[in-house]
Amino acid sequence: MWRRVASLSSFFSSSSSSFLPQTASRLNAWESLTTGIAQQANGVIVPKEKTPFITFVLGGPGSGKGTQCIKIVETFGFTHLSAGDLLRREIASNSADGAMILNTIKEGKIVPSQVTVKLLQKEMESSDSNKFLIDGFPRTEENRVSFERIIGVEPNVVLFFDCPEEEMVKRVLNRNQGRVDDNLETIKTRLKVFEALSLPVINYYSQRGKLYTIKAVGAEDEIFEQVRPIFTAIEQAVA
Ligand SMILES: Nc1ncnc2c1ncn2[C@@H]1O[C@H](COP(=O)(O)OP(=O)(O)OP(=O)(O)O)[C@@H](O)[C@H]1O
Ligand SMILES: Nc1ccn([C@@H]2O[C@H](COP(=O)(O)O)[C@@H](O)[C@H]2O)c(=O)n1
Ligand SMILES: [Mg+2]
Repeated sequence: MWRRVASLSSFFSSSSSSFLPQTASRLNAWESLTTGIAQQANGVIVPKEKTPFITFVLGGPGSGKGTQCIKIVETFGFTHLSAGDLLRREIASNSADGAMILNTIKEGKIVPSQVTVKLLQKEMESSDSNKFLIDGFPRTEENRVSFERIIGVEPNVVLFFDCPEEEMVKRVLNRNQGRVDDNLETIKTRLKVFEALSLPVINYYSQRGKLYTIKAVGAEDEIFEQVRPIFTAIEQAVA
């Protein structure tokens, strides 16, 4: 049985993005908390015992998604699933899809949705956690639709780390983690892919009233101070 919670809208103020034509909407807690993973059992759809709370974490390459997810995990105890990390783990494990994933990442393009969603599904199903930060996903409309079809759930909240391109390029080129896609040529493609394929997804969630835009410039701790009240309000609402 789903349960109703008080509206969270009073906790939030609208925020706008330099990328987005419209201002971000407020969290619709009622809608957010009444969506859930459904499992098929003997042909009958039954809700999973506990509905997970899902936050999608979006933003361009180098916008600071991973950095802020670490802080959210430390402060609010979410389980962090980075789609990029799961794909890199597939490459490292020499799986059947490894070579295809490596080539796609090197080119800065998007891995077929079914592959990425299956990796996310495996992690979510094997986790004891009930609250997930899904970082770097969905990158495309195809990603989004695939997640909804395979997992059977929509996100409760979507964060968008909005960062100017020149800052993202600077951060990625300074990252120094040996990533095959942290070079100028691949970054150019990743930025084009972000603008052409990911921004429409961000717009979609803005229209659905689920988007929170974070101005992702400045010190990491200052940026986290924009993130903190969102999760504080979520904690209060679901307590
Ligand atoms: N506010 C910040 N100011 C300066 N540098 C930052 C800031 N936040 C993160 N960084 C640095 O920028 C680089 C990119 O950050 P991070 O890996 O978190 O980005 P990302 O959005 O996860 O990128 P990608 O999509 O490529 O995985 C890292 O080296 C990180 O330490
Ligand atoms: N949904 C996704 C997420 C990532 N990729 C590929 O991985 C690369 C690195 O992702 P990061 O989130 O770690 O930046 C990305 O550029 C894509 O090639 C993907 O295909 N689909
Ligand atoms: Mg990252």
